[in-house]
Amino acid sequence: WRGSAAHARGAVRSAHARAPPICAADAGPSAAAPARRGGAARAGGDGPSSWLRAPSDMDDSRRRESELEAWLTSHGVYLAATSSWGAAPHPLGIASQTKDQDLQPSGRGLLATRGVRQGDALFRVPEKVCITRRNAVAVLGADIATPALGEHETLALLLMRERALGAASFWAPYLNVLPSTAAEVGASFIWSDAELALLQGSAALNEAREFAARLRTSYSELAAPGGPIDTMAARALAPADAMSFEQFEWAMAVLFSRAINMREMDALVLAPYADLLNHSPGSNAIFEAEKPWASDGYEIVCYADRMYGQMEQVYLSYGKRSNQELLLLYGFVIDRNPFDEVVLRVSLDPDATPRYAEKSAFLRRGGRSDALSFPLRVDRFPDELIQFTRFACMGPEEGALETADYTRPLSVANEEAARTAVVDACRAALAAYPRSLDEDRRLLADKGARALLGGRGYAALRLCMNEKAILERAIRAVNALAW
Ligand SMILES: C[S@@+](CC[C@H](N)C(=O)[O-])C[C@H]1O[C@@H](n2cnc3c(N)ncnc32)[C@H](O)[C@@H]1O
Repeated sequence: WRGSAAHARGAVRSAHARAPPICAADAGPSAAAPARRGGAARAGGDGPSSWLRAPSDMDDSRRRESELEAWLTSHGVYLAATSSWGAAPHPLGIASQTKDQDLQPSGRGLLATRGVRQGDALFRVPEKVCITRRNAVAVLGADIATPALGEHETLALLLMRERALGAASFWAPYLNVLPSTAAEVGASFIWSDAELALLQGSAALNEAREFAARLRTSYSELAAPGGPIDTMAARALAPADAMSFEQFEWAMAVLFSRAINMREMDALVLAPYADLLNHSPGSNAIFEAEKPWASDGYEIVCYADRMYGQMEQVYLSYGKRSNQELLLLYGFVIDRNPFDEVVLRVSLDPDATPRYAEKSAFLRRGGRSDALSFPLRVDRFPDELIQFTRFACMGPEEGALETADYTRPLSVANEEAARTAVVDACRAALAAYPRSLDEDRRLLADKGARALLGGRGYAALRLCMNEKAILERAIRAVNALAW
């Protein structure tokens, strides 16, 4: 099969099928947690209808932000612009509408309102105002928020109930600045089939579908007879309509796009104010959970990674995430993302691989299957990929599988075949997209077509364009390899 185009089967597939890590949390009761509220879940005043309203103008948005700031201040968060006894002036302010480095709208963000030095504590948010499993246990009861329940699910139940309480919720001022629907977050796991079709060719499509299916399964388990949602309804902790799948989807979209995994607390934390920081892959700002003296709860503290000038936006890195992950969980992609990748899946073809049975057995002995995945990055492709295709292309003349040195060419013929196999795999991956990169570029240059795409279409297009660029770059890199 050497020299043929079918040496390796290429298919982009995500290396990130996992959901974000969910950690076990201390489920003990919290003295600082809001008091458990029994009785009717629906309270008067500012009810859910006003909650579901998206901010219609800057004044409304600003009002919500001021209410959040006042609420945080009343719970000990120092947000004053002037110094006080033992407290430096708060260096940040909320910007209602920001744009990211690609000039795409990125919602609210936090800006430096004065110069910030590297290492400065930017804010401290006490655990008592955060949505955590500890607070869920205090509000819902330990028999609903059991340790066996996933942490995202537990926090989602608390979010759904608190949202139904409207203005009577302890967290009302915080809930009021959250996205009002899952659609507003725009994470690809809530996209329609028509929108997902825009991702054709990318592994992001299946990833989003599988994630959505996992969410449905998770909801079915929560809503099963005798499950937590049933119990909450029986105890009038929340009305049935507050616990619908749509509300669950909203809560999960909020959690996946905003909650932080605090290692020191061993807990997933939805921290008001801290979750206003937007993502930049280059940021090194860090969150730490610290225990102030004489307090049984933690504080989430954010430290500046560098100096910031006045009016500069302060970013956080949500992790080394590919665009596929960013779109799946957060609803956006970034161009020039240094952590973007395409996972190339390459497998031995039983019909075309020389010494197939021997090679397959060799891989099995090493605990591997016939198919291996290799992440192609923006600036590099793994040496292991060409090593694998050298192995895949070995004929009888290249000797024993066990003693070959795959880190260097085995023979001229083998090397040519190995490189061709990598290029073919990349070309096969490129062919899975309905358009070429050049056609995408022409589409983008057409203002009318660009406008028709809408926000999600545009994000999908950019995701696919970035992936195609990675594949094309990998082809060029293989062709340019030295002998
Ligand atoms: C943790 S929140 C950050 C605060 C958020 N902008 C808001 O308005 O509340 C994460 C969400 O912010 C937006 N976001 C964060 N970083 C972004 C970026 N670099 N580009 C575009 N949107 C971004 C996305 O909508 C994401 O789901």
